[in-house]
Amino acid sequence: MLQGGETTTMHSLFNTTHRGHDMAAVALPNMAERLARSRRRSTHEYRLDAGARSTEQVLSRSELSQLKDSNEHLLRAAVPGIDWLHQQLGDLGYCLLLTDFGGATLEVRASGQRVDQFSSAGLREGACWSEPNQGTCGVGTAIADKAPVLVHGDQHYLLQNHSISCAAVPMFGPAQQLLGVLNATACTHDAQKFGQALAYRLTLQTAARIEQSIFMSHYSEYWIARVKRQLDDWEAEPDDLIAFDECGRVVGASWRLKQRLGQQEWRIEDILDCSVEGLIDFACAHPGTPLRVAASGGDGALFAQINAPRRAARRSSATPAPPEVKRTIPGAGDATEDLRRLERLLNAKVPILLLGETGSGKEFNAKIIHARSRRRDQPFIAINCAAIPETLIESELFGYREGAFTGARAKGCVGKIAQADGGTLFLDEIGDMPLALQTRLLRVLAEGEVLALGADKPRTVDISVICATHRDLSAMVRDGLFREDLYYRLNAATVRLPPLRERDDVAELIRSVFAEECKIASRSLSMSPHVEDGLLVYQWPGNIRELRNVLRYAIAVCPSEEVGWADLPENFRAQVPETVNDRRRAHLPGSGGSGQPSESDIILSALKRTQWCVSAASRFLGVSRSTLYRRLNEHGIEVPPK
Ligand SMILES: Nc1ncnc2c1ncn2[C@@H]1O[C@H](COP(=O)(O)OP(=O)(O)OP(=O)(O)O)[C@@H](O)[C@H]1O
Repeated sequence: MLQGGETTTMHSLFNTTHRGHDMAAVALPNMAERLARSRRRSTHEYRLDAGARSTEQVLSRSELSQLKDSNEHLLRAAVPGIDWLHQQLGDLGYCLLLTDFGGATLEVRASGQRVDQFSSAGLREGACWSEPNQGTCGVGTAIADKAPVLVHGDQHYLLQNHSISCAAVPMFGPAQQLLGVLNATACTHDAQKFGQALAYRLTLQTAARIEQSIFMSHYSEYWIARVKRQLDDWEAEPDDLIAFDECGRVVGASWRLKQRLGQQEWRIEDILDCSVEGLIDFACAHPGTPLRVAASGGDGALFAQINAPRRAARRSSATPAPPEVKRTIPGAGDATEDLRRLERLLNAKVPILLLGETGSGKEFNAKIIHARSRRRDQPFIAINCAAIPETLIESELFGYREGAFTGARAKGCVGKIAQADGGTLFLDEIGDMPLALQTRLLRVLAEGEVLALGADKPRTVDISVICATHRDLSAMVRDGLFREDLYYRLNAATVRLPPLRERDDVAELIRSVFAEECKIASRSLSMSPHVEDGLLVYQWPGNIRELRNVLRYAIAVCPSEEVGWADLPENFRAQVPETVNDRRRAHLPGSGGSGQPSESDIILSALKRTQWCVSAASRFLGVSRSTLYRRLNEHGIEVPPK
């Protein structure tokens, strides 16, 4: 968040002159000074003899293969880049090197006839180009300085390297950690000034794209804003990247921007002058189109391309899980806003996970989200994994061909997944899905294809998925009962539905469910205040389902125009003593009642029943919050902090 007195303006956050290096400039600032420092390190720290041949350090095949495994993410992102760079520079006599953060060479690209020449100069897989090993050199000095470097001919420390010329660019990960170095090397007689300038610029651009690709895949489950100043060089300039969640919390930024943002917490609206809803709405309506935005607090125009979270992101165990996005639908007012967000997420095919106790409205909300989404005219198919015997879930979900198993229907059966094609699949009680089926479901979500039992060809399906459970899925993952990869795929947007007793709109809900049930029963009834109070104070272990049942019962048995205490189900009345309500009327406010029990007893009882929520207790007691606070003071009752 932007603090008062903060000197960094939003404008300067995206000012290209603040970049770590200028993409257009070839002359590197302080290069001579940096090379001199590197020479001193080579002599005094590493005690290298410039004239002696370095004892060549090359990794064995198995060491190299291990190193490649541990640099899997870097290699996956960098190989297309190094191939592209080789196409541009290979004919100019350049050899390309990708090293890890310690200078060990992971990949080499060199054109046919020069391979031997480069190899005998030490430019080959497994060779180590660290400064302690080679003295001043492209890769080693770029690692030591954590900055791009140009080292030409005799600027190299070792005599044996005087025949080469290097442009080396270090690359950094989302946590600003050094990942490795991209390096272009030519033999000096090839490396004309023109060639060297071009090689440097292209290496810089390719390294920036590799960093970008690593960032995008690291934060693939978040919204990502790719921000730049000018549209026309969209391809050439590295974008500033900002990853944010659907609540607008910034969870990551590309390393150059991160250096400018510092360690404080940011929201996307603090950086770009646009609400998170505005950005997400635009991205859903115009995928891939850059949006013109201003920098918050600055006057510069920017372009932001917003990438939606990837629905098919597979999480490898090496990538740390991003923190879960957890939202609560607290009450009717906020719920509208939350549902709008969820509807947008469903449109973007981001799976939604609804958590909540039984009867708290998981299916009810899933239907609302679907009904508000672009898929509203397509099917909403629900399946309750806890309600179907384990042996039948598979055929229910995936369907089967005729004769797939004994007892199968003659014509086969279209499964729920295929029925939901084009619409929404609601998987209730996902925590009860057997492990083997979790694997099959994961494949459907990853590949968008479903294979019916006994079928030989899969069918392509386009489904949005909403799951629900009352179980603690992360604990189930820990205990090996739920697949970790499925869990991460399903929990991109997790929403917790609070139990009725914790909601701050209980009174409104009672009224609206009462009105609905009256309509269903074709009766026009009112509710006595006595009943309303009782409903308000009850703890509702069965949540809204229980509330609906209690009201349905009362409406059905009510002999008059007003639902009274006697109309409520007996077991409900047994748990909410009528006297609580009578006492309330006798004592507060300022009623001059019988004096037993005391006013403080009544207040304490109301607070306990409302779990020490002053607003709810004041509603229960029928007094304003300020009156209740005054009385609390008078009686010396302290409300414990939440
Ligand atoms: N916001 C709401 N307004 C009115 N009625 C609601 C609301 N939320 C839930 N209900 C009602 O409560 C009952 C239970 O809701 P629902 O079936 O969605 O709960 P659930 O959390 O899916 O329960 P379970 O986990 O047992 O399947 C339904 O009758 C539903 O109509």
